[in-house]
Amino acid sequence: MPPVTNITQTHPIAGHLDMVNKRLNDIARRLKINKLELLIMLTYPVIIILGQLIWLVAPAESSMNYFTSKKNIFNVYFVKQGWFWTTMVFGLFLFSVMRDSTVVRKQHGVISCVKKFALITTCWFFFSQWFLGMPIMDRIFVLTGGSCYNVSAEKLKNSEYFKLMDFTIEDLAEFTNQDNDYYYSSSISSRQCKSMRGRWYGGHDPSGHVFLLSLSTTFLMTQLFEFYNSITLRKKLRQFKIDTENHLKNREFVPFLKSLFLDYPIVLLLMLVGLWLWMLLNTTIYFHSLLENLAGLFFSYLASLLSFQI
Ligand SMILES: CCCCC/C=C\C/C=C\C/C=C\C/C=C\CCCC(=O)SCCNC(=O)CCNC(=O)[C@H](O)C(C)(C)COP(=O)(O)O
Ligand SMILES: Nc1ncnc2c1ncn2[C@@H]1O[C@H](COP(=O)(O)O)[C@@H](OP(=O)(O)O)[C@H]1O
Repeated sequence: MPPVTNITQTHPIAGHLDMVNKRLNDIARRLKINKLELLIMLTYPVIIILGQLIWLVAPAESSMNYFTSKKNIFNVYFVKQGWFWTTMVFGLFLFSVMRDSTVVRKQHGVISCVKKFALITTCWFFFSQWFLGMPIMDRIFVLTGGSCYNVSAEKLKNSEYFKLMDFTIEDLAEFTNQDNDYYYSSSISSRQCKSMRGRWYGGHDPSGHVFLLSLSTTFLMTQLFEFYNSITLRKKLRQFKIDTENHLKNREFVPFLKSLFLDYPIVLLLMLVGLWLWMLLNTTIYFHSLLENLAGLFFSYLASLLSFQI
């Protein structure tokens, strides 16, 4: 009898995927999180590496692109007010979940997701706004040798925290004028420094943008999949498309907006996540060093991991 060939033998790629899958399960188990949470968290290092590659291979981009400007409208009106937008979209999403009769295990899910939001809001506040004075990110900057330099005498407030600069820092020399006195301080926050037109210079400055964008995205995506799976999500998006076509055909703009904000805020949530990821890519291409971006990500991971324990 001829030897029987094993036609069910798996393809070598399937074997590799199986190994990757086992490895991911392993890491997720050790971190006490689920695989979806792990996969979402792994997207950020990929974006940061992509940003570094773009920066390396296309340096000209950085002088021509609209997104290189700190004053671009997405930065000024969205990222700089990023926690406000995340709160709004999350609030609308939660409200729609509470009204959605197709969602199961609602009460438990809603309570735990409000607790998670309260926790990550506290983390955001301590890291980037205020932590018994200076926020954590500014404390790291000052502890690693950074200060606020080049504050001119006429802009100076709280002069007891400042010392006269009787030296010049080569990199900052262009900003100083030989005829005036300039001051420096390591006791004020980056926001106060900016308000006095000082230069935040010399320390390790973890990226607040990377922190906020990755923490918000992780929270919004994990909460989305807390209440919907890929099938129910696709069904909802298909229904949104049908409803929108009907509204627009009949020129019903107000009912369209009402349905977008009250019935389908998942669309707003996905749009905000898209914008956050795009802005994150831009931060990693044009702003900060790789290490400072990774430090922002590290603190956002800590906050997310804490929230996953609730
Ligand atoms: C619509 C109703 C919402 C209902 C929400 C439902 C449940 C709430 C559950 C719990 C509530 C717990 C706490 C929530 C309380 C308040 C939420 C916060 C409200 C705000 O967001 S107001 C503040 C808005 N400010 C910002 O968004 C500033 C964001 N910017 C920054 O953090 C920084 O600029 C930076 C880190 C991006 C960059 O730093 P710099 O480079 O500028 O130094
Ligand atoms: N994606 C982006 N688009 C525009 N500006 C960005 C940006 N990411 C970071 N920046 C700017 O780079 C600086 C450092 O950001 P961060 O420390 O939060 O990562 C900030 O400048 P300003 O503080 O002068 O606004 C911030 O506005």
